[in-house]
Amino acid sequence: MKSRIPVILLACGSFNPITNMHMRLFEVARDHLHQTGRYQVIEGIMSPVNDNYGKKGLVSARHRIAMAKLALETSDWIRVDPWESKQDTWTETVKVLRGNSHKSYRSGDPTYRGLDLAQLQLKQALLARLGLQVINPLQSSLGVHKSRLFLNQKVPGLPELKLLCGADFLQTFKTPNLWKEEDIQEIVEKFGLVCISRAGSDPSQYIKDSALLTQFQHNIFLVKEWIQNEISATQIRSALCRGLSVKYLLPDSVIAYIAQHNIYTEESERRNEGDLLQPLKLHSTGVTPLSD
Ligand SMILES: Nc1ncnc2c1ncn2[C@@H]1O[C@H](COP(=O)(O)OP(=O)(O)OP(=O)(O)O)[C@@H](O)[C@H]1O
Ligand SMILES: NC(=O)c1ccc[n+]([C@@H]2O[C@H](COP(=O)(O)O)[C@@H](O)[C@H]2O)c1
Ligand SMILES: [Zn+2]
Repeated sequence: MKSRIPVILLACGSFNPITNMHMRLFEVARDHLHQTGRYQVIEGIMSPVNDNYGKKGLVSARHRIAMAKLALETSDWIRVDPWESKQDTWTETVKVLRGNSHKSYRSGDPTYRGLDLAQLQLKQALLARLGLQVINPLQSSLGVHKSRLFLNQKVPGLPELKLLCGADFLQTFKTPNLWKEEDIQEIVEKFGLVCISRAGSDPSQYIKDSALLTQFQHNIFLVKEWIQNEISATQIRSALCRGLSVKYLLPDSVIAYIAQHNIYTEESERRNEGDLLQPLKLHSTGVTPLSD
């Protein structure tokens, strides 16, 4: 039997707050990749955006991370990575991907959870063949010293890192000055994209409309979620501000955290009001902010 390619899924976003649907994205994507018969998803990573992103109503990453950690306590394969939120400023998504691909080879990283010793030894042999110095080879994960091996360099047997998103995220690729063309190319060419359907977005049409996305569509997985779920974090925040129930849309632990710290208020909703998103500030002059 042909062995499957290990995959790590990375989702970037505000997660303001994390919703049940954010976690569903990972489950739906994993099922889809497994059903292809070619992939084995070994880990999911959620990377909440930096506070300097500039999005209206964005509360502190400290709270967004705490809520995501509480929500993911029930998952045995998805974790939160605070790296992006801890940088001094907002970071381009492609750099978050590069950062995670590099980190995955540091000693102690749980990237290889779920792989048995024989598979680990195979990885070790592959890394050695690439001239990389392997430390503590018999530990449960591989440690690589002074190496610069990135998961965007597809090496047979090594995990591939893919960006996971909803269809509205893919649609933002065509917003003028929001994304650099070379970043989009690197994401779809070197990493790959798993995109889950969302009402109001037609991702196959965006792909057809874009020469770049069409060129790399073999690396873009469009996944249809048949059990449609239109939870949106913005709607959750407005419900909370109006004192309405959000039970069964978010885990109870997250609802309790929001109440305890009084996170979403009319005042928090006014944060960054009228500001340009940081990527628009960096890449443009005089462009109106996204309404999302
Ligand atoms: N209901 C949904 N269906 C499909 N994808 C979703 C859904 N909700 C969120 N996503 C995806 O999750 C990622 C993170 O999204 P984000 O944090 O912006 O949540 P959101 O619910 O869209 O929040 P907001 O309403 O504040 O924009 C994005 O890739 C987004 O497309
Ligand atoms: N040029 C870029 O790399 C770029 C541009 C816009 C948004 N993003 C990212 O996409 C995500 C969008 O999140 P929201 O859907 O919550 O706005 C964030 O993680 C943000 O950092 C990246
Ligand atoms: Zn959104």
